[in-house]
Amino acid sequence: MIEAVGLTKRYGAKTAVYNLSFQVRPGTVTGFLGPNGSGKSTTMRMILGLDRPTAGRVTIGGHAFRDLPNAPRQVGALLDAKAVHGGRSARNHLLSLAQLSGIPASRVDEVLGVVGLQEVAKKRSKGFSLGMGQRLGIAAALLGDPQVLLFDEPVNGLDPEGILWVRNLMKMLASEGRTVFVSSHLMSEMALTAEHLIVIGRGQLLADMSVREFIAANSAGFARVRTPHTDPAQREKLTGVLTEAGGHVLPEQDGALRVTGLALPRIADLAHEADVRLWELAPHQASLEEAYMRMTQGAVDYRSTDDQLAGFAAQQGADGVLPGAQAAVPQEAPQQGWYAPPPPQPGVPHPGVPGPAPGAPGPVPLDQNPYARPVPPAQAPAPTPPAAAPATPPSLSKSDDTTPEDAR
Ligand SMILES: Nc1ncnc2c1ncn2[C@@H]1O[C@H](COP(=O)(O)OP(=O)(O)OP(=O)(O)O)[C@@H](O)[C@H]1O
Repeated sequence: MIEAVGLTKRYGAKTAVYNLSFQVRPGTVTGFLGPNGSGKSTTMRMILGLDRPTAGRVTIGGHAFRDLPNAPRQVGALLDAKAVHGGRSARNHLLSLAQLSGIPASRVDEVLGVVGLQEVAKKRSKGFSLGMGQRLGIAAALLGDPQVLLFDEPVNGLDPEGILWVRNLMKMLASEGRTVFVSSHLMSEMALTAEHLIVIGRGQLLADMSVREFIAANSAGFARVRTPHTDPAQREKLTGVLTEAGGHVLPEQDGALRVTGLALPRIADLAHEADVRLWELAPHQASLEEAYMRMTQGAVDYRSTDDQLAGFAAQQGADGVLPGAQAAVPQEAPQQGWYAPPPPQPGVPHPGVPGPAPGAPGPVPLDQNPYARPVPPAQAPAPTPPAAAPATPPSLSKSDDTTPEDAR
């Protein structure tokens, strides 16, 4: 089991991870989600002893990574698939890792087979595609047959067959009782792979719950109702009836109606009583992506905007702006989904966030929280983070493999 308690990491003035407490349990795939720059890789590096926490601690099976005897036999990780000596063949890369950890060479050939790289085992890895590099990184993680596995974006660059393979591999590893912690931005894939989720935003815990609970907690149920498109009057009639009965009805883009506030049987009865035919009446199943977007919308640092060509147009229009062109407006305010519940507010605990772990610092007062912003968020400048902790040593980056180059 991986356990983080009050984990915090500051890089100078930048707080990458703040007061993070969670557990990653064996026997299940735990997804690690969060927007770009939310601190996932930093957290994984701290778990692996590659970065030292500014505060708090993280342990694997009760020990800090550095205190684990023969750690590569107990913990395997894919952090950066490019962190490979490109002049080395795939096999020699794995062999050098194996030799460092007392792993027999026969295991190298086993894992090359597991990841499907036997054919290119003697090729230099600098010629590998993104997906082949990922497979090599996964092979390295599996080398010591570890009980605890961390994967940072393992399906990055993989083709559909590779994605399916990784999904099944993760599930198989978990079914063998291993601890599998995997980060990804591919929500559809996470929904199929993970059972449990840890979601962070701006370095802080947003949710720690099962995928099912996460979707339920972050999406509002509604019914999709469709009347025959050949008779628009039926749609209008039904809208009136449902609204009168206390329902909230909004049109969908495809002509259906989105109804909240009324149970499905009630909608059916009301339609029947009003003599309106229904072509569709279905509960809406929110996807993990929808739920994730809802939960993290207030914690996104890097949000794209529409390219409205305002600057481009200004160069061309006689009065600075072409007809129809608008100045690009930064989307600072969180997007409000009209069907969704209100987004989580800073300082207000989300139902998915458990209480502090034993030994963890208590709730952080808003005025001490570097991320706390007055409500509504994003409309006032963020308070200055606390001063950098000078005690933090320089970041330990993944060290280069320094064993002598194998003869080819
Ligand atoms: N060595 C470092 N020095 C300074 N800042 C860093 C360092 N490593 C990470 N950061 C900062 O910490 C924050 C968290 O970065 P991190 O890479 O952990 O996020 P992430 O969730 O993994 O992002 P992504 O999904 O884009 O990979 C970012 O703002 C990043 O710029």
